Amino acid sequence: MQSNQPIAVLGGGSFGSVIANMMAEKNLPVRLWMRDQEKADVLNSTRENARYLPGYSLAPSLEATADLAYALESARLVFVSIPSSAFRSVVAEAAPFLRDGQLLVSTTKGIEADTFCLMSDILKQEVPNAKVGVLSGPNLAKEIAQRQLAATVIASEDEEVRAQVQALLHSPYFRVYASTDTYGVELGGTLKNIYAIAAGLSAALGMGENTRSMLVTRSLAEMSRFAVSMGANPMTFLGLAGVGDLIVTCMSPLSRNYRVGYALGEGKSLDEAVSVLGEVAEGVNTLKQVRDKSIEKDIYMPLVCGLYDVVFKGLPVKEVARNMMLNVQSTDVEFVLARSEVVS
Ligand SMILES: NC(=O)C1=CN([C@@H]2O[C@H](COP(=O)(O)OP(=O)(O)OC[C@H]3O[C@@H](n4cnc5c(N)ncnc54)[C@H](O)[C@@H]3O)[C@@H](O)[C@H]2O)C=CC1
Ligand SMILES: O=C(CO)COP(=O)(O)O
Repeated sequence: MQSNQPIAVLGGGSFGSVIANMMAEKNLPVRLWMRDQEKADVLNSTRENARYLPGYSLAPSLEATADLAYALESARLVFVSIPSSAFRSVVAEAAPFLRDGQLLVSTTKGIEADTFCLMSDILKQEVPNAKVGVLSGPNLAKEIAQRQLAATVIASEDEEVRAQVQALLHSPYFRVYASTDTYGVELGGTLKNIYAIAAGLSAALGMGENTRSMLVTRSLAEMSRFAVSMGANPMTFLGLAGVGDLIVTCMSPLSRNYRVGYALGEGKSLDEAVSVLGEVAEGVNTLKQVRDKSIEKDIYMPLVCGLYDVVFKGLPVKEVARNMMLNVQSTDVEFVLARSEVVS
């Protein structure tokens, strides 16, 4: 792999732009693919992605383009930062331009509707000979754009993918940890969006810090229970891509999922909340997919089911919360205990 080979980033939203620019700041040649050539031209001439990251200067070696073949030509590594709803169609469009053994990394924290595929599954299905990885962690794009200190995880079974991403993204303000647990890392980043909606909702309703702490901690328990039932390793959730990302998205109004929840708590409809946001909030679709899966597999997920009732059936949040509080009381951290240690 040569250092003058370009790196491609597919998706010109906030995260695609910030990931692309972190590498361009290191003088690496980066091609940022977006759908619209006019918008790409504006970005190239103003050196700013004004819609998503106003005031954030793009380094000279970042080039935006709407030409997918050009973006992918001789690409050393390709990051895919496209919302889950369009992820498969974009990857299928890109596939003819990718070589055998291409390094492909998803940054998307979502689940495909109906198939329950995570994005790495889609990469493997659409580009069968690729080497696939997943980037996930507490990484609010707007904070990274301010060069606030942060860390992430690159998960891949492939050593080359892990090493390349660590080398490409590491900087004085960004640390990149490695993991071989792609499924756990990807599942953590995806599931936490659901609970960020719940956290935003409870904040808008004026619930206190004890409530928030209970919500975040029991969210981790519920995520872990789901992971165990799906055959994932819940220990991965103790890291940046699990509890790390859960904390940041449940605490920060910069999280779009939190903001959707907050807007719902203020009395807006789901459609209003999503359209006011104007950016992707993956948690809305993830909530639907995970609630259906929990019923199919008989996994106890009171937070997911309660939130589903509020978001999609319009049940009053206070009534749902009250019912949850009256549920049968369980043992703490039951998802890691032996059956004999679970006391109720
Ligand atoms: N923004 C953030 O702080 C972070 C976002 N992520 C993940 O990154 C993924 C992408 O999110 P953002 O960049 O933040 O979203 P965004 O809402 O800022 O931008 C989405 C971008 O995708 C483009 N897009 C949508 N459909 C497309 C299609 N069919 N073809 C080509 N482009 C299309 C849009 O034009 C837009 O540029 C999400 O799944 C999110 O979970 C991950 C970490 C942090
Ligand atoms: O995943 C994120 C931070 O790690 C971004 O969260 P939102 O998509 O809710 O903005």
